[in-house]
Amino acid sequence: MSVSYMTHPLIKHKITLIRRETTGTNEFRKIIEEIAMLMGYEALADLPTTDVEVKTPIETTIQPVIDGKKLAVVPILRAGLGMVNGILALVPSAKVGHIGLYRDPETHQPHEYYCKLPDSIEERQIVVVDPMLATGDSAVDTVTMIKQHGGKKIKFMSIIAAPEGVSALMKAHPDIQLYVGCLDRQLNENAYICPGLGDAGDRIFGTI
Ligand SMILES: O=P(O)(O)OC[C@H]1O[C@H](OP(=O)(O)OP(=O)(O)O)[C@H](O)[C@@H]1O
Ligand SMILES: O=c1cc[nH]c(=O)[nH]1
Ligand SMILES: [Mg+2]
Repeated sequence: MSVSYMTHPLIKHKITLIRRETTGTNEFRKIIEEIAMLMGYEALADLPTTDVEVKTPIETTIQPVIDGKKLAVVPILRAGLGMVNGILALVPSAKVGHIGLYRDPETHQPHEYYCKLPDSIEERQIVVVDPMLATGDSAVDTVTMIKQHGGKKIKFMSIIAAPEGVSALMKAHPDIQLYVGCLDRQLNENAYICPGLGDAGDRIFGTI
């Protein structure tokens, strides 16, 4: 598996803004979307293209367009939903699948409650989005579910990751490409990322 860590100063700056405990829901949601778009730009740099004929007002020319079936963006509910529009701003024709998982507050284990993926998933470039990669259990289970449905070309985008989560995902799914906004120090005893930003889902949706 390849792991890419974001180096762009705009991404770094925006991640710092969402870490602040004083950043409110409205701003938090908006910045998550902006970061997703900037990370999406980096993560989709290797999309295949094919040449087509285009008639300009001047002459006919052969130029590239994105090749293959439409991209599938797959957010892990809930927090991943906050990143979807950032990717759709880049690729408006993308299909959107959903995987519903939540971490049990006691055991920290993920529990699946929903899975709906676009058709012909085996042919699509899939981009899984979830702002937080903590223990990695949710990410590992999500990628396993997508593979069970036939998904093959999988990229995973996470805004903040713990080293434990990166290792777990690399070990379980060495064939995927992982994109991380910032690699944080460690997990605490409640499996929250330190320094992190708290609970991403609650901060996006204004719940506690
Ligand atoms: O790497 P892990 O240890 O599995 O933790 C990461 C998961 O935890 C969060 O979701 P959460 O369970 O809080 O659900 P929510 O998005 O509905 O708030 C986050 O959005 C990830 O999906
Ligand atoms: O730090 C963390 C860990 C898991 N989920 C979150 O939203 N934040
Ligand atoms: Mg949450």
